[in-house]
Amino acid sequence: MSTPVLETENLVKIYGRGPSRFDALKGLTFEIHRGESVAIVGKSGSGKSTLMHLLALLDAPTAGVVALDGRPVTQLKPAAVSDLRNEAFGFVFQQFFLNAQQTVLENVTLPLKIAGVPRAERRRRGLEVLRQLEMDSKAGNKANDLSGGQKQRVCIARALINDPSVIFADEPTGNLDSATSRVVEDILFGLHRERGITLVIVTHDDDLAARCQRRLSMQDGRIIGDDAAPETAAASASVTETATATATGLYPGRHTPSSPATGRHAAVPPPAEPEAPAPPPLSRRERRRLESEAAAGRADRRGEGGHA
Ligand SMILES: Nc1ncnc2c1ncn2[C@@H]1O[C@H](COP(=O)(O)OP(=O)(O)OP(=O)(O)O)[C@@H](O)[C@H]1O
Repeated sequence: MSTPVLETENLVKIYGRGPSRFDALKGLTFEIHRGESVAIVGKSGSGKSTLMHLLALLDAPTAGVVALDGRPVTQLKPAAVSDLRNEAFGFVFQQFFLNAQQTVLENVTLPLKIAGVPRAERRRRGLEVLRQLEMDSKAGNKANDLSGGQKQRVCIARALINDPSVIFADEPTGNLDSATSRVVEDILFGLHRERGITLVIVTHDDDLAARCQRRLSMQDGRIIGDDAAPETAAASASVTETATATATGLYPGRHTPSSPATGRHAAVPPPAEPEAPAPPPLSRRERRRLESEAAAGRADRRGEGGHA
């Protein structure tokens, strides 16, 4: 089994303070290995999107650590976090977040434009990735002219343009009919299989979750189940054996007891109040804006808050 691409240690997210305090994540310790496909499932409000936002470095935890490739990132400056995110991650969201007035090629290559890649190179790479998704014939069309399935293929192309090691997908088929959903899923799992891209998928769709090698089930801000698909159970057992050693090695003296059920994660009581001032919570509207900017490769929680 490969090394973890993402690790968390006692991850806590608290929204609000005093009487309006809400403990959205209650001390999560687990890792995601390079090349895994992981579904995050659970009822509405269980904390799935909050967890994805913290893993994807879109928001900062109230307490605890997120590490990317063994490197804790929670203390980095916002600009460094933003660069890491844009280099390592691609995003696919239910709402697409395409610029309706721009062409497909312009949408797909926006992350490269932001990164300062010259126009000819952007065009070459954009057409190449669109070809892989059989969307190159639509390169000059406005994004608005496309069907839902085509839009999501363009979003996947945009997510791939920086050759990410992880794709985060939040309800990627939520706006699609079932036949189109299967096509989009096939593309995502094909990328996972053939290129070893790690998939982290937040979903309410049991069929989609069942295609992932591993399912993290959430309830009330905790992981209550961490299940491998039957054919990957043997591989998963070896992950369990290495989990404690990995976490202990990364954060000496800070490791919390593992869950007896899986050995991978522990639910510990969150702090009475955060020791350092917590970043201001993102409103739903801010969250959407951030997701849209992340999808376009330019998310940065500007100003105060975020990753300090
Ligand atoms: N900015 C915020 N301020 C206060 N509470 C918040 C904020 N964002 C999320 N929450 C709360 O945190 C909890 C977890 O929200 P989250 O969006 O992570 O859940 P979810 O499992 O993804 O739900 P859904 O499936 O409906 O998208 C919910 O009770 C939600 O109301």
